[in-house]
Amino acid sequence: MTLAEIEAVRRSADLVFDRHAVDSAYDRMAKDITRELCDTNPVILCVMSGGLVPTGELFTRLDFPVQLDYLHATRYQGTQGGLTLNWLARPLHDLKRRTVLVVDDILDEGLTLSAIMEYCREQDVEAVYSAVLVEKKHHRKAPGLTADFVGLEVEDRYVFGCGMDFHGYWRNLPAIYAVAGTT
Ligand SMILES: O=P(O)(O)OC[C@H]1O[C@H](OP(=O)(O)OP(=O)(O)O)[C@H](O)[C@@H]1O
Ligand SMILES: Nc1nc2[nH]cnc2c(=O)[nH]1
Repeated sequence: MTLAEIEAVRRSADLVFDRHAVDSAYDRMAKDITRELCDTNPVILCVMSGGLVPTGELFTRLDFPVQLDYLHATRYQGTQGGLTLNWLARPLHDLKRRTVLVVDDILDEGLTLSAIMEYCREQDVEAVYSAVLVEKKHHRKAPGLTADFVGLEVEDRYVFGCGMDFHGYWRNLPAIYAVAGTT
């Protein structure tokens, strides 16, 4: 895809949530996370790359002791989305007996989050929680999977902005858009 096409997709996209709606969602999530985890000395695991923006936004809203780590796992990377997760980096912290909060941009079919939660449980964590800025509403979700903290719900369309990419671009936008014509 050319840069001109990438720019055209942004111009024709539908605004789904503006930056104020997104900021309010971060505020709400941070409050809920604080209430639940402030006494647990948690480690936050940022799921690269899409989790970068939500993690940063949430992290600076937390006013209690918390450590930060990341993992890089992807099932899409320029594809339609495979059934297995491709692990590019694992967390550096020893997660044993720690409370862990996994932060990602979007919960779509849920295979990514479910594999990451499973990995955390295998590390003998004390407890593992998940937070996503966006949950996509449809019936293709991994069985039984929900996130503990959800910022916003979107319909079943391809969305970008706030960490979520369109062909590797537009993660930097502070609002959420849906590609025109996607249903
Ligand atoms: O719920 P699922 O259907 O599994 O999809 C959600 C995942 O898809 C995206 O990651 P992607 O693999 O595209 O990598 P990225 O974070 O680099 O965009 C997104 O960041 C989530 O991690
Ligand atoms: N950017 C982006 N990444 C995704 N990964 C799974 N669903 C989506 C989506 O709608 N947008």
